[in-house]
Amino acid sequence: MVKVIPKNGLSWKPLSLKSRVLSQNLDLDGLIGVEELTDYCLDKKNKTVVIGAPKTTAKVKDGGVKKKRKKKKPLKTKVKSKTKPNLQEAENNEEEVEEAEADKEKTEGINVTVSSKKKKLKRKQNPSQVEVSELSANTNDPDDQVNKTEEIQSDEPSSKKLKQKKKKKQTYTSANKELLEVDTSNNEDMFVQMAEWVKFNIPETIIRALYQKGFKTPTKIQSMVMPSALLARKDIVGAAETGSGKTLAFGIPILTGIVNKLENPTEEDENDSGLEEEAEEVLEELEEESANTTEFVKKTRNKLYALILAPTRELAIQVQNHILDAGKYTPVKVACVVGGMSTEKQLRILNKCPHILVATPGRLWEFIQLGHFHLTELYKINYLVIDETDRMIESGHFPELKNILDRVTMTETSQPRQTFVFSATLTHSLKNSLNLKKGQSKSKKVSKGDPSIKRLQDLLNIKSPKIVDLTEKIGITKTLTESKILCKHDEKDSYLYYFILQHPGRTLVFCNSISSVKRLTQLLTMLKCSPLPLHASMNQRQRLKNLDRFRDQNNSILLATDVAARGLDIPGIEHVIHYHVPRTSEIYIHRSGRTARANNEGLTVVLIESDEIPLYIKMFNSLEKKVDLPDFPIDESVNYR
Ligand SMILES: Nc1ncnc2c1ncn2[C@@H]1O[C@H](COP(=O)(O)OP(=O)(O)OP(=O)(O)O)[C@@H](O)[C@H]1O
Repeated sequence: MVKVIPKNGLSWKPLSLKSRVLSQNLDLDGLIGVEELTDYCLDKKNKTVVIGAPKTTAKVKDGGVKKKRKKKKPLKTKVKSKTKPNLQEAENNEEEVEEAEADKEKTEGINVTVSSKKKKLKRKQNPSQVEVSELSANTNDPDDQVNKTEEIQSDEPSSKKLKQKKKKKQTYTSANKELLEVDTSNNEDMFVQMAEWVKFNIPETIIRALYQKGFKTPTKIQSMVMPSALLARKDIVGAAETGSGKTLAFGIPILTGIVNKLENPTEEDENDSGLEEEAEEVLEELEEESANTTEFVKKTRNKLYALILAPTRELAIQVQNHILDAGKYTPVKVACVVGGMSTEKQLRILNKCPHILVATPGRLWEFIQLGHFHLTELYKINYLVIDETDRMIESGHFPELKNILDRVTMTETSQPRQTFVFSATLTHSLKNSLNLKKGQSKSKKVSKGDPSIKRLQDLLNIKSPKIVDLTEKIGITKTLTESKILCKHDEKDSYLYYFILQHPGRTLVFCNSISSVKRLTQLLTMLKCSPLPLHASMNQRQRLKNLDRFRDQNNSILLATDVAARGLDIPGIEHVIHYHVPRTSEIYIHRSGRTARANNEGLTVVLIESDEIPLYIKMFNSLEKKVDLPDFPIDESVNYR
């Protein structure tokens, strides 16, 4: 019920009706006449009508009261960067060092022109509310893969969009309700089956998504991290073998924290983000008054709660998708910005103000330098994740990372920030400095003496993190079978061909250089093996396309440089072949870890020519192996040469 609050007295004016608008069946006893109220505006927040506000008129039409909309003036805004960030540098930083030979990728200019305020306004009217249906959308467009949260643009009038927005909001709520209703019968069953998660006070919306994925129990790293991260809110330095579920070990605490904050916002949270009702009001005001769009954006934005940094584009996209899956029944908005994709499209994603942003450092730094409004207060984020941290903090690799972290840590936040530092090989060096013995249960404070630890602490401004180190065999999972083939330089191709013929399945072949990937692609194509290349000099669309094809076919071969070595989670990779001996033990661990994930079996074979033996011995010693890798059995009766 709307209440009318007069300001300067009510301005009712008699209204002459040209046609019959009132039903004859109505009891009109006591009706004297019809008057028009001309001087008011809606105050939705307090469910009142404020009298005295200009620019709205009411008229009786078909028995209803309708507001007159002012015709919108077309608006033009051009947003140009003052400083042009070095895109080339940004792109290169996402790739592995050994890919320096990569052809320089052609990149788009970063002088982003936002065509008009009107366009921007439309985008704002169609906010990035994550819809259940959108999340399950499957697309082959790489840009769309990154932008799972982006909604389809349309030219519909803004008022219609506003209604749609309201409708969507209802859809989201009712979708949740429906889901709860549908599942109520087995709710109890779900909670019983998910008891291992429920004990951490994870919201039901997240529990439900995990339940649907079949993740009935947390993995070891997840159950070790949850109490410290969720209950004690400690910074986490986490290390566990490849494929052990580290993404959700930080993803779930972050989702949980944001869901709780959205449900019970502090005053500060409210100041940092515009409320939905306010957004609608401002939108109406804008339509009426063509007010400044930037103001609208400011008032409707969500707070950026979490920043997740990953070293490669493919990994960042994957992390985004994992978190989207786990958070699909929550209102948390997740987005990803990476190099090699359309800058304009990613700018639109950022404009929608996700709560969680996953990014590669190069592209993120580019947007920070552009002064994007969603990134101006990075020091206010509540969660920071550095995935594959050891890779990210290697000197000279990520100057942007340092710049970004400077922004994040530039001032003490009033809301404490929680930092997550994860890798399969992180504690390889940490372990030495902490003098942890193999398999020892780990829960130690970071040693302040070690220079690499000091560097990490300084960079991230973390004081006494909880270290969860589960790497018993230095990151190599027990379900992985390791082996080697000692051969001559010119025998490598034959052995590779032999393996592919004799052991069909999903095989990932790693090379140390792009030129080798290119040469082997040609060779195996000639031999009708249909290999799929993946390296830094390919354009990003093709990279993602090849990854999809590799994923979709049961019998497929991916020929890759180490750009695919870390983090990629492609189910069903049966074999990993090291065509070249990896340059470090860490790279060996990460490459091998693309198979034998989540307790599945997997096989890895290292092809070693005589020149590589010293490198192999170094790697072997560094892995603290006591027994040499077994020889991979070759059936000499097969003609593969
Ligand atoms: N609780 C769980 N139960 C079952 N499977 C899970 C669970 N948590 C994660 N997974 C699955 O395990 C796989 C590996 O997870 P993830 O990619 O997070 O591993 P990771 O430890 O980050 O590996 P890497 O070190 O190679 O990056 C994924 O397919 C993920 O969906």
